Formats: sequence, C-alpha cells, structure tokens
Amino acid sequence: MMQPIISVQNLNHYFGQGQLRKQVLFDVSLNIHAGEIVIMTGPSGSGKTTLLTLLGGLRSAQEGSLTILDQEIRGATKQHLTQLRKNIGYIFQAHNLMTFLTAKQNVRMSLELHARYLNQDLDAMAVSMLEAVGLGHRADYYPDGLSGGQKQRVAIARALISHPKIVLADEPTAALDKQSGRDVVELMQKLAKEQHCTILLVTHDNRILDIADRIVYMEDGRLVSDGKSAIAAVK
Ligand SMILES: Nc1ncnc2c1ncn2[C@@H]1O[C@H](COP(=O)(O)OP(=O)(O)OP(=O)(O)O)[C@@H](O)[C@H]1O
Repeated sequence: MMQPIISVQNLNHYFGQGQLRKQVLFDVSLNIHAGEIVIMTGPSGSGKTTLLTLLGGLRSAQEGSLTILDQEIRGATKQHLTQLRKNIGYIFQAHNLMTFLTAKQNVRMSLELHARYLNQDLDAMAVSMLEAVGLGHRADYYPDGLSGGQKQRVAIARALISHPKIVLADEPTAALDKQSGRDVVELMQKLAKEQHCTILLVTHDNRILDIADRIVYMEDGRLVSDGKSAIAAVK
C-alpha cells in the first residue's frame, strides 16, 4: 500500500480558551491517498470546515497526529504552514478572486509564488489553463464581468495551474445553479485525474456526491462513516 498523502490519527480540536474552551473535533482518524477524491459531508456545525482547514494546513493541529505530505503538522509554526501551503490549491465558495485583476492575471498570480516557473511565459500558461476550463475567450475579463459559474472556473484554473498535490474545496457549488454546479465539479474531477491530485471537498450538495471516490460523513465533531456506503447515509 502506498503512503497516504494525508494521515490523521486521533485528532482532537478545540476553539476558545478557559471556560469557553469547546471541543469541536473528537478522535478523528483518516488516511487519504494520492489521486483520491474525498467528499466530506454532514450537518451544519458538525466540524467539516474545521477538519478541512486542518487537512489543508490552514491551521495548526493541537492534539493527536496530522501528517500532510510527510510533514507533521501538530504544533506547526506559521512559517512551516506557509511553506506547506504552496503545495495546496484552494477553491472556496466566494472564490476569492481579486476584483482588480483580470481572469488571466488572477490565474497567473498563483504561478508567481513558485520560483520554478519564473523563467516561463506565465501569461501563455495562464491562458492555456483558462482554455482548459473553457474560458480562453474570457481571459481579459474582470471577475465582475463573469457569471458565478465562470468565476468558479477561474478559481479552479488558479488552484490547479501550479499542479498542487492537494486541492481543497469548501462548498464549491453552493452559489451555482444545477448545471453550472455539475460542470464545475466534473471539471475538477477531470483535471484532478489528469494531474493525479487529491481533492478534498466539503459540501451539502447531494447532487455531486457521485464524483467522490470516497465519502466521509461527520456528525457532532466525529467521523461516523467513511466509504462509498456513506452515500446511503446522506441520501
Ligand atoms: N473560529 C471559531 N471559534 C469558535 N468556534 C468555532 C470557530 N469555528 C467554528 N466553530 C464551531 O465549531 C463547530 C464546527 O464548525 P464547522 O464550521 O467546522 O462546521 P461545519 O460542519 O463546517 O458547518 P457548516 O456546514 O455550517 O459550514 C461549530 O460548533 C462552530 O460553531
């Protein structure tokens, strides 16, 4: 068996201090392998986003063990997490595009973080990635001139252009109609399979569960079900 790309052992997580301290993750254990598409689902407040942000190196793990790309994240410093995050792509519901940059400039920006691309034609690379998500003809548009689905596709292009090993997506279809939501996740699935990258996706959208290789179901801060059979639990 290959080494997992993310390994979680008996992870606990707390918010707040002193009397206000509240445990939100309880004894979570989970191994995720390269190239897997994992969907995390469950009721509101069950801890999905908290777990996603831990798995994506957006916060430091407090208790238990969490290794991402062979690095232990428990007690990691801000600098360590910043370094790690260069290997991870992020796609969020509000897509976080820079409104004062064009689609091409938004996508290009994520290449500028990587020294290995600095001698290459970044504009051409950004345009070709936009073509891959069907937006070659919108490269010079600003986000305000794009539809919700188009903005989400720009966010996908931006997340995947540097070939990250892991992509995190939090509710990527929440603001989209049925067809655009479907298009967006199928595109993520296609690009991820081509690049052999791992996708971790949090969603309430039952319509997209079928793209997952595996579904993780959370309830009250615990992972209660893990596997394709979890689909039955949420349907
Ligand atoms: N920064 C924070 N400070 C204090 N409590 C928090 C913080 N973030 C989340 N929580 C609490 O942790 C619990 C888990 O929240 P989390 O956002 O991970 O759930 P979720 O499953 O993603 O919910 P949703 O589906 O509504 O986004 C909730 O009880 C929430 O109120």
